[in-house]
Amino acid sequence: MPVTKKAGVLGATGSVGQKFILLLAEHPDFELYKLGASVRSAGKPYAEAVKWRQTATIPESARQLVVVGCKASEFADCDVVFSGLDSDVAGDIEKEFKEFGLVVISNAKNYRREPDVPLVVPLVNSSHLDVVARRVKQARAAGTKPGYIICNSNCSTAGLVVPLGALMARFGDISDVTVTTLQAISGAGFSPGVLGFDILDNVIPYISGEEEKLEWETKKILGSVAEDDSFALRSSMTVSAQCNRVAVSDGHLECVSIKFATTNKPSVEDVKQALRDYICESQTLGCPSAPKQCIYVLDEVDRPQPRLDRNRDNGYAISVGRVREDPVFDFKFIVLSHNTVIGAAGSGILIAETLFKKGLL
Ligand SMILES: NC(=O)C1=CN([C@@H]2O[C@H](COP(=O)(O)OP(=O)(O)OC[C@H]3O[C@@H](n4cnc5c(N)ncnc54)[C@H](OP(=O)(O)O)[C@@H]3O)[C@@H](O)[C@H]2O)C=CC1
Ligand SMILES: N[C@@H](CC(=O)OP(=O)(O)O)C(=O)O
Repeated sequence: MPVTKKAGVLGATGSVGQKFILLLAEHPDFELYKLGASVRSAGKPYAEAVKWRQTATIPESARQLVVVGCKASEFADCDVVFSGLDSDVAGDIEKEFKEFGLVVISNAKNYRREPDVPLVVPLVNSSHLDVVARRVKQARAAGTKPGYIICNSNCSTAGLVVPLGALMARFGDISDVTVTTLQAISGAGFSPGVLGFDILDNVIPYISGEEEKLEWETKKILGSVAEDDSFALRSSMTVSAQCNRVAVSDGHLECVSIKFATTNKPSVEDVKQALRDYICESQTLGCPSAPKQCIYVLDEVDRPQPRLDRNRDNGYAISVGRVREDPVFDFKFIVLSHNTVIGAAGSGILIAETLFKKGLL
């Protein structure tokens, strides 16, 4: 009988939470065990508590689970807890879970900047999880439960850092990045979310805190792990972001320009090949949710497009198109990622799969 781990989901009724439920429903390594949300939902069977907005139906394994409040004691039997909590409440709740000795993989922004918290996009910096390995081994040697938090990135950051990481692996440092995003409304969540009246026939050129996240998180994710297991920002890279909300349901599109530090510039074909060739650790480990290909380079002149390309490899892959020379920088291209899969719930699950494959859960 294969070993499975008990999984809890916090914020189970939200935009990200619903994606966790879908992606965990038939998972070979994880069993949906506990679902947490607010007092508005607690005490009800999940199917009654949730306003389900996914095209797939509610998985049978979730329908009758009774939603509980987000108290650590309710989740004591969980091997891993995925958090899709609203950032207004995630701070205190996730701290309680960590202090209770639980493993929390969080989509909320609250702990991303903590110097001892890994900020991980599993397609590009799973090496940052080595810090967790050391802590788990120490805790096991001491006979204690290793409570800790691992953070996912902001969803737009996730789409950006994968091609950047792939190109840096092949051609060395990137010194300058500009990115302009066109972000789907599911990124704003369901409560309250983006009002139809505001977004219909419109583009909103502002998403609170988003540009600062992209400009800072990118440098932590592409940065290094210091001797004392703290995370150092990549100080040699400058990122400039402009973020917009557009009338798309799912899928963040990003217009990216980059400048390499090297004076020995690659060709457009070299750049495209490096993106196609890129392989990440979750693929080599054989993680069940790993994309078949991390980055798909599309040759059509008008791709990627959110509605057509966001579900590539079940939303775990990144699509890149329009790779071409940039007269101001070196190259520019378009990136598309599924904001609630690889940009959120999917990344959390892939992190957990990586930890599981390494015997760390
Ligand atoms: N949407 C996206 O693409 C991405 C979102 N994120 C982040 O993930 C988190 C969740 O986002 P999203 O799913 O969009 O948000 P939603 O607003 O859709 O969902 C919020 C969830 O938090 C729960 N919640 C709210 N208040 C409380 C409380 N006091 N106690 C317990 N649970 C509570 C809600 O439960 P209830 O239904 O009972 O109110 C709901 O399940 C946020 O931090 C967001 O910034 C990160 C990456 C991408
Ligand atoms: N802010 C993103 C969603 C997200 O990633 O949020 P956060 O960085 O707070 O986890 C959006 O609105 O599309």
